[in-house]
Amino acid sequence: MTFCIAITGEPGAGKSTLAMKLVEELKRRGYKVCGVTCPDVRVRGRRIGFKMVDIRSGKEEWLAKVEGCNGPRVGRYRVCPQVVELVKEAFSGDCDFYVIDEIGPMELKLDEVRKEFLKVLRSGRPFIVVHHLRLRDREFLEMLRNCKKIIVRREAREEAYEEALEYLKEL
Ligand SMILES: Nc1ncnc2c1ncn2[C@@H]1O[C@H](COP(=O)(O)OP(=O)(O)OP(=O)(O)O)[C@@H](O)[C@H]1O
Repeated sequence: MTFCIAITGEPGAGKSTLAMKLVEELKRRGYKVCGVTCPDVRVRGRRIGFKMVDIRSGKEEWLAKVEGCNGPRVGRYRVCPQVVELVKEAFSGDCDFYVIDEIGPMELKLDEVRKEFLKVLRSGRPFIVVHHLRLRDREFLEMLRNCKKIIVRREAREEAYEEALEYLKEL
C-alpha cells in the first residue's frame, strides 16, 4: 500500500506550515522531495491572489489573481493557465516523495493540473497532501481513502506535528 498522509483543517489552522516542516524533515532524511505549495499573495494586507511554488527549485508562477489572468473564475479570482507548465516540471524527474499543498478548488479548475495531481497520487510513491475540509472530488477522495488523516487545529499544532512524525516511522 502507498504510504500517504492527508492533512486538512480549518483555514489558517497551520496546514501548510505542517506540510513544510515535514518536507524539511524528509529532506534531512535524504528523500528527494518534489511538489508544489500555494501561498497567498497580499499587498498591504489585502489578498490579491495565489502563487504556486515548485518546492525543489523555488520557481514560482501565479495560480490565480483578482486581475490579469484569463482562466476559470473561482470567487474573486481568475485562475492562470500558465501555471500548468510549472506543475508539470515540479513533479518531473527524479523524485522519491511527493508533496501537494494543496488540493483545492483553484488547482482543480485546470484539467491538466488535476490530471497531474491524480498521476502523482497513483504513482505508488509516498506522498503528503493538504486538502480543503470540504474536498468533494470523488476521484481524489477515493485516492486519499487509505491515507493517514491529520486534522490540524490551531490550538494543537504541535500535536499534529508529533502525530505526523510518529506516522513517518512507518515509512
Ligand atoms: N506550528 C506553528 N507555530 C507557529 N505559528 C504557526 C504554526 N503553524 C502555523 N503558524 C502560523 O499560522 C498562520 C497560518 O498558518 P498556515 O498558513 O500554515 O495555515 P493553513 O491552514 O495552511 O492556512 P490556509 O487555510 O490559509 O491555507 C501563519 O501565519 C503561520 O505562520
